[in-house]
Formats: sequence, structure tokens, C-alpha cells
Amino acid sequence: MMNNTSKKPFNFPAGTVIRGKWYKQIYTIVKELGYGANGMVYLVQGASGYLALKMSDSNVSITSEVNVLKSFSKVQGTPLGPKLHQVDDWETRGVIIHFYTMEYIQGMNLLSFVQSKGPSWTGVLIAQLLSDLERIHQEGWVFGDLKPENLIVTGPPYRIRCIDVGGTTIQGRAIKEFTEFFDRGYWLGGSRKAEPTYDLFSVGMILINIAYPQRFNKTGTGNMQQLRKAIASKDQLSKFQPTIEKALEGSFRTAGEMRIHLLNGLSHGRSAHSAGPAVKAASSSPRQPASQRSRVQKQQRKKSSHFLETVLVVMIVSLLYVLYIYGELM
Ligand SMILES: Nc1ncnc2c1ncn2[C@@H]1O[C@H](COP(=O)(O)OP(=O)(O)OP(=O)(O)O)[C@@H](O)[C@H]1O
Repeated sequence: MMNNTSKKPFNFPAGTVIRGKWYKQIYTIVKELGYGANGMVYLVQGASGYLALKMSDSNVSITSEVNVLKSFSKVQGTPLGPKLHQVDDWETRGVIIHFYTMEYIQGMNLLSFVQSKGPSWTGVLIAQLLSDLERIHQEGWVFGDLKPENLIVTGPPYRIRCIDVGGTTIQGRAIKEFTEFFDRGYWLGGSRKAEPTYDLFSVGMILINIAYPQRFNKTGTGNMQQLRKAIASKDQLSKFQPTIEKALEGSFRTAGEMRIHLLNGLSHGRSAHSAGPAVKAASSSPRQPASQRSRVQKQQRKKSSHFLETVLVVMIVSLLYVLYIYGELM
């Protein structure tokens, strides 16, 4: 399904009280967070603090998102999506509205963050995203509707988080939900089969979107040539160019492969005095990390000073021995 975010499905003002029909929990609307094809999201105040509440008139989409969040919650490590809180219904004016509450992920979306903090953050954040995608893929899912609006940067320390699991699809099936600019079907006529390369194509387009915040449409049939031209026309994309092109062509088998390629490109292109986040620290490339390198150097320095000490002690002892023998002979 193509994502069309034009209609607002609900319109409840701040202060509206939502009482769960089954669990009797009370949530008070603080403000609207956003809406899309699958429903409306509000920031609410619950008994345990702020939460994001997503409501929809479709029980199917609520159930399917809840299932994805439950499956993500079983994965070890940093959470892959917002933590699920509760699933319930709200009966208001004779209508049943399905909803679930989840962790409120506070921050700026990826585009706004990079616009306010500078493009030097792009590499680190995309590398984090690729780590999360690798875990999502290893669990047998494909995120599907990857776009900057679905990526929130929390912190400091800054961390990219995926929200809106509405497009998350089991590998092998047809992608459930997509947005044209990030869709390989739209640009290349490529398949919409849920496989890791589908998400990696979208990551390539996210990198392009950072340099073209207004996005652009395809000219004619749209193809790699148009995308290559767009990449080459922006200086800020030069260090990502080989990685983006490989991602668009579907040459990376895994998100991990793309991450290493991206970080290698960045560490080679980075000048010694450039400012910005520490890209090397996030690297999993075979090159030795800076912190480890300096530790090795320190150890080498320590070893050579031990050696000098030993030589000096041996020399003094030898000298004393020679003096002793000389004294005995006299
Ligand atoms: N857990 C969350 N924490 C903070 N903000 C959130 C959260 N979930 C959703 N939002 C906000 O609400 C907006 C709409 O939510 P979401 O994308 O889930 O709706 P949707 O109907 O699935 O939209 P789409 O059509 O993009 O799929 C998001 O872009 C984001 O700004």
C-alpha cells in the first residue's frame, strides 16, 4: 500500500480523557504527535508518565503493529522499536476506537536533526540505523516503510530510533506499506518483495533525502542514471557516493556489509582536523579503533622503557663485578 498521509482520522483536543475499556487505565491527551495512513498518534499522560498512544479505526492494523512490537521486544540489545505498553479499546460516543500505548520517543526526526546539528552527524546515525536493521533482518523482518519521518534521534547521547512499525513485513512477502521516494519499485521498477535489499535501497534514498530535503520526482521512467546524477550534484554526498550507489543497485547482501562500507568510506574521507561526531568509535571495520591504537602505543612505550631499565641494571651490576674482581686481584 502506498503511503498517503493526507487525511486526519481523528481530532481530539488536549485534555480529552481516554479510558481503556478492558484494563480501565486512564490516559489524558497532552498533544497530537502525528498521523498517517494507519491512524493517529497522541502524546498522553498515563499513570506512569508520558506515553505515545496510537489509535485507529482498523483493528487489523493495530493488531499487526502490536504483533511486530511484541516480536521486537524479544530481541536482545537496544530496543528496535518503541516499547509496547498496553493494548485496549476506547468506547466514545457509541464508537469503538482501537488503540495501543507505547514508549514516547522524544526527539527530532532525522532530517530536522541533521539540519539543526549539521551533516557531519549523518554517517554516525546511518551506521546506527544499519546496526538496528541488521538485527531486524536477522529476526526475519523487513522494516519496509523506512523514511526520515519514521526515524527519531533521541539523546544526548544521540541515538536513532525507528518508530511506526506499520510497514514491517515478514521476509519473503510483499512489502505492506511504502513511500514512493524510498521505494525501489518506484525508482527502478525493482520488486517489492520484503528482503533486506529493499530496506537498504531505502537507506540509500534517506542519504539522498538528507541532501535534498524537498525530495524530487522521477523524470521519465526514473532510473539509476537520474539518481547517480542527483548524488553527483551534491558535494555533501561525495563521501557516501559509492555506498549509496551500491545500496541502490542491491549489491549489499546485509545491513552489516553496508555499514562497514559506509564507515570505511567515512574514515578514509575524513580529514585529521575535521570536527563532528567520532565516526571511528562507531566503526566495526577491521582497522584498529583510535582508543585501542593509543593503548597499544602506550604498551609499546612501556615495554621499551622496561628494556632500558634492564640494560642499565645489567651494566651497573657488570661494572661492580669488574671492580670487585679488579679489587681482588690488586
Ligand atoms: N512512539 C512514538 N514516540 C513519539 N512520536 C511518535 C511515536 N509514534 C509515532 N509518533 C509520531 O506520530 C507520527 C505518526 O505516527 P505513525 O507514523 O506511527 O502513523 P502512521 O499512521 O503509521 O503513519 P504512516 O502513514 O507514516 O505509516 C510519527 O511520524 C511521529 O511523529
